[in-house]
Amino acid sequence: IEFREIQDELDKEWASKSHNKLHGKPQEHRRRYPFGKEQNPHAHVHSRKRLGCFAEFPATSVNIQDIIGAQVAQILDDETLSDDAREHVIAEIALGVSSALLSKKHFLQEFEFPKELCSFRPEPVCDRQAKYREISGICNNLDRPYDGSAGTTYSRILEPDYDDGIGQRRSKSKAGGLLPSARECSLKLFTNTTRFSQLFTNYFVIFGQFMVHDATFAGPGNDKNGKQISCTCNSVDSDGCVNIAIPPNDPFMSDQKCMAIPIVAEGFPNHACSLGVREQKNANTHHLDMSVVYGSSKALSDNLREHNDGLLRTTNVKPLQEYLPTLDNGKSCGDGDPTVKCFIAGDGRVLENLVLTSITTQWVRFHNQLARTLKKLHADWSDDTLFEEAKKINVAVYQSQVYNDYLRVLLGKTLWKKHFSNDKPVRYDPKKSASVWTEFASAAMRCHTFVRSFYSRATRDYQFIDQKSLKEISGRATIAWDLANGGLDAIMRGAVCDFGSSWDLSFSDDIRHHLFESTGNFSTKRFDLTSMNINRARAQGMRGYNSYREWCGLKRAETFEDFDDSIDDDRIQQLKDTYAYVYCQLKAIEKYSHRSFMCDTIETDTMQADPYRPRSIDGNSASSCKKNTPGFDFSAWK
Ligand code: HEM
Repeated sequence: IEFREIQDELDKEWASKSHNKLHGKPQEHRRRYPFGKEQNPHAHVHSRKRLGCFAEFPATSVNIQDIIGAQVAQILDDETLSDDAREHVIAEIALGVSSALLSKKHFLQEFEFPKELCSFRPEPVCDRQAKYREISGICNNLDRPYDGSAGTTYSRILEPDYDDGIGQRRSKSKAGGLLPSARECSLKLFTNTTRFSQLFTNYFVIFGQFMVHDATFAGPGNDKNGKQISCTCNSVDSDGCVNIAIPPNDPFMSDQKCMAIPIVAEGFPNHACSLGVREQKNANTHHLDMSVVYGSSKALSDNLREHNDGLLRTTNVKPLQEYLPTLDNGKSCGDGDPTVKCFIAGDGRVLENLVLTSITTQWVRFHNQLARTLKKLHADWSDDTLFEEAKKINVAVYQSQVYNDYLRVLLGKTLWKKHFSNDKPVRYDPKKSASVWTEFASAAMRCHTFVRSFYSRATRDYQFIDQKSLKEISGRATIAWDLANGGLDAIMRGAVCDFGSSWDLSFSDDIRHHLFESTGNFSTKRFDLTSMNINRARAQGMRGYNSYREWCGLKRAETFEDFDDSIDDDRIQQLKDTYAYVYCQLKAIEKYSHRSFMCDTIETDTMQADPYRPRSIDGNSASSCKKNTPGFDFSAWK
């Protein structure tokens, strides 16, 4: 049977089940967003005090260096602390001091930690003649050596909005009420009515994930002992956890109280150890330099290399079919079967799904093909030269594929042409920061709506073999080692035939209700990726949707109806329902009339319509407080 026929059948079946009501308006009807606009000058940081060790610290005329110096010096002297732990503790102190000095915001921005206190991160000396890039990304930009390097913080489009103005997860709506739990939002706003897109393959989808993993890894934070924070449902935000509460009537998760989630590692905004609000740290280099294949640290990169002929380490399955190297510590990635070893690569998420593993494997294979050919051309080149030259070509081919092929499909031809066409080639601009925007990593680029539930395998001549569920290919390598059925190559052949799931409000149940279920790797049983995305944005101080409307040139919405310039009516209703109580609270406050207030708060039988104006004015006569005087509507507070 032709593979495509099966695919068509499956797609028709899904299409008949789905109804497209929730699909957004076509792109042409949406307003165009200005590209690269300046930061919103009206964005501001709220100034509420954070209670911490420096809360009582007077905000004026203090020699801050003296005060923090003693504490930090002690931390620097403590040889038992790892660099990460030290950075964490100093960041905490910086946050504490920031909170105390919040009213002196200009001071915070100008203040720099004394150099000796930042000695854990020495100023690098860049070799201006260096021919190859550092694996950590340091010195890519010779004028700003740390720019875009691994372990530096994300940048932001808009200033953050934390509950305490410093670093606490945003939990309140602008009307003042508590935001609904991210899981409630997910349950109310999203569906599982999968529609496939005829415009892109599943390979396109997972290549996106590969590219994203190259550019950003917001890894978990460490505690003060330098150990990765681990959270349970008893953990609170001050433990470094940003758990998501699960409503008791949850249709899929009622047997667990929460999703336990550690915060993202925090760091200094500009590596000069300046004070400021909480910023998150990218563990990978921000550049498109294949961190996923080569790693973001010298130690990992060295571990991934053969150290012979410029090659990367591989596991040879059969001639010309190289797999990633495996962990030789006896750990199984096949439900306890010791023969199913775990793969290692430049990024720890490589086994997130086997299509991702396959794509990573492809680029390792290509590196080795390049190195072998270069060796034939230049028999005298050393291992290092062969490695660096092969890496350079590999990364360049990959970058070309991202800009010329991937972005063309992601953005659509029109938008792509506008920004990336040949008459306006994109050129490196050393003045622009290479660091990834937090808005990109924690919101915009989280293309999880594209993710399918089932993944096909195909033979060499593209005959359909079977489909595996996301669960079967996620966090497990078993299918990769099913060599009789083509191993990883069968999965890649399936991925170029499978359609991706379309961009809409539908998410696969496997990621919305069953993520990581049965892996047993986490303290809570299962996760919902869509609510994790909402929660991350809140935890990382991303401002609400309205602020980004303004940044995009749209009017700030005052009512839900104002969203109708960019959101369909049925969606607006859903948003209203989800955030209903906040909305209803606001409405109740607005509805409570001044006249009712007067009747409720003084002993009187009558009151004029507008108490600010005399009763003698036409139309403002007094009437009985017992008639037409609705009391305050408490229903939204129940
Ligand atoms: C099987 C498919 C996928 C799974 C199971 C998956 C799962 C995850 C998980 C668990 C996270 C971490 C969430 C958090 O802690 O906040 C994450 C983050 C993310 N995902 Fe996915 N993902 C998938 C596919 C994709 C695709 C196709 C894209 C984009 C094309 C994407 C983009 C992102 C981005 C940008 C992040 C944030 C990364 C960071 O900054 O660390 N993901 N994903």
